[in-house]
Amino acid sequence: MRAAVPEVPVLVDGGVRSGLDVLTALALGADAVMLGRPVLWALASDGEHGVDDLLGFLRDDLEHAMALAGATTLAGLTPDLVVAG
Ligand SMILES: Cc1cc2nc3c(=O)[nH]c(=O)nc-3n(C[C@H](O)[C@H](O)[C@H](O)COP(=O)(O)O)c2cc1C
Repeated sequence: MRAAVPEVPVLVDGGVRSGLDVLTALALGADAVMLGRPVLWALASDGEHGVDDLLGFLRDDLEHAMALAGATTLAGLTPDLVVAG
């Protein structure tokens, strides 16, 4: 699918909750992920600061997941890192 339409951006939306979710989406070819409810929950709990925290935690979690996967760059996130459970 990704290879068939390389000029079309792929956005993964729905259920993204962790850095591992982001890693999985990017490794399988997404250009970006989107967040819905986590942002609303963070906003409700601590306003702008809560959203800032959320994005920081998610970024740290992604970096941690990348380190565990042996990937040092986003470009290094490739489909072979993902194994179907
Ligand atoms: C309160 C709320 C309202 C939403 N309204 C719309 C909408 O009007 N149109 C739409 O396409 N998606 C709507 N969505 C879906 C979000 O755009 C998004 O696809 C979804 O929340 C992403 O999944 P996530 O919440 O698991 O991160 C809504 C989601 C929430 C939580």
